Amino acid sequence: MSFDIDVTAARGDTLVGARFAVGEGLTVLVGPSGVGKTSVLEMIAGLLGPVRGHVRVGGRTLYDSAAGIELPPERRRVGYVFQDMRLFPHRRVRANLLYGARDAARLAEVAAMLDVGHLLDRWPRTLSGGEARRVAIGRALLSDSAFLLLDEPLSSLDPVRREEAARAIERVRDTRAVPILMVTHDRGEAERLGDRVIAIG
Ligand SMILES: Nc1ncnc2c1ncn2[C@@H]1O[C@H](COP(=O)(O)OP(=O)(O)OP(=O)(O)O)[C@@H](O)[C@H]1O
Repeated sequence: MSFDIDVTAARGDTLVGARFAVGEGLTVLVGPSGVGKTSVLEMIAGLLGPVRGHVRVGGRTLYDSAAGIELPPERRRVGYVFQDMRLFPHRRVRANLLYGARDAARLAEVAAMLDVGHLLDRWPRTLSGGEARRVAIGRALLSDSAFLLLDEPLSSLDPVRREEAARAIERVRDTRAVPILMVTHDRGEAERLGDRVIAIG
């Protein structure tokens, strides 16, 4: 099982959460705006504390309320690509990619897979949205992540950039290196990229 998830958290007056157990590859989480998709990613990453449930990824228990287990985010080996990307503005692309990297020797391989090799000496402010997304995904891959969480990685990109980013995600998916959980609003994207689609809400 790659993701075995059962989480609930209070957000304001309502409870948000999800329960699913899935196999390898790329799992897409879909649902209406505000239903709690980002909150589910935050609970899996350890950034939002659930009120109960469990989070197991690749057989590792990251959170289990009944067993009293709650690993801090930095021990979860999570590669999280946030909706707003969050590259370091004062570091060039190469240094962004290598930030937290366990295996710098894989830089060339990952850069080629995501088609960012020609951008290594650029500053983040000079990148297009699609290029910055690809760098953010590369950083998550190089940081020795055991799994990837992608929050709307194709949103607000023009069609050409969107296609480039989608292809990059497909290549990561097809290596089967790490399980991926991705949030999207777009049904077409979900069907194209997902090995399966989980609807919440
Ligand atoms: N920090 C917060 N404090 C209180 N309520 C919050 C907070 N963050 C989100 N919420 C609320 O929790 C609910 C779930 O939000 P969340 O961002 O997880 O949904 P989502 O499904 O990812 O939405 P979208 O698709 O619009 O990004 C929403 O009703 C939102 O208003």
